[in-house]
Amino acid sequence: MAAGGGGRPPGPESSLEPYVQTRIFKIIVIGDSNVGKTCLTFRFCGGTFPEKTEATIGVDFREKTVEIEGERIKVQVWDTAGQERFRKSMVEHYYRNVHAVVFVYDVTKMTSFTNLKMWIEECNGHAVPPLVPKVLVGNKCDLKELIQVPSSMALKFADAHNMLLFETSAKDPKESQNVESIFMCLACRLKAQKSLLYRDVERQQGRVQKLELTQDANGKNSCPC
Ligand SMILES: Nc1nc2c(ncn2[C@@H]2O[C@H](COP(=O)(O)OP(=O)(O)OP(=O)(O)O)[C@@H](O)[C@H]2O)c(=O)[nH]1
Ligand SMILES: [Mg+2]
Repeated sequence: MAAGGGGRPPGPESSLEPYVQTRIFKIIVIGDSNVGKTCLTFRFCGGTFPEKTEATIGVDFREKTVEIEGERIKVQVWDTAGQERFRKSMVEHYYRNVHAVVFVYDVTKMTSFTNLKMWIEECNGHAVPPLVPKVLVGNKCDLKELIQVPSSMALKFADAHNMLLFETSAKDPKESQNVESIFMCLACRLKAQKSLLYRDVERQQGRVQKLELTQDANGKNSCPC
């Protein structure tokens, strides 16, 4: 809610009301084409499974405002392209100032799991600091009969790379809480990193946000980890 009225620009000096800055966490979602990156980000930000998706070209941005321990935080999700030809001009942008990384594989496709090594190398090659939290997501767990990547193998890989493992399904509505947990877990970890700079888009645009005490539907999340 923008503060306004009164003939002068609103600001802390013109009101006794408390003001907050909104932190934005940039989280990129990386992995082979067709593993379900678009569906996972859609599930988290929109709450549904998209009927039909097409290969992502470049990047699609999705955003969700969450509340963690009383602070409203914008989770800005970068849904990246898995196909080389649709991503090569964008790779630098993906990794610039990234706050957290989600590596996704398809539990029904072993190559998408073995290719994770390549995705991690790409990430490391872009000087992403070791402190940037990373998680591993095995998607399409609803396809139980077709699973190729055993949980034990994925867990070993996750441990070796110091990542948490989430096995889930963007499609199965019963798993939606688990999908939520992936991003909320990262947001909680980032919130705990006090060194992150506050970014305040509204302030840059000449507007100032007032502290809102009302909770929105997205804001009822508590820290899952
Ligand atoms: N059964 C099942 N299918 C899924 C799931 N998630 C995604 N899919 C399907 O997998 C296909 C690819 O999904 P996308 O989300 O477009 O894949 P992507 O990783 O974004 O692919 P790129 O944009 O090319 O990198 C689509 O047909 C989805 O319907 C899931 O959890 N379960
Ligand atoms: Mg996509």
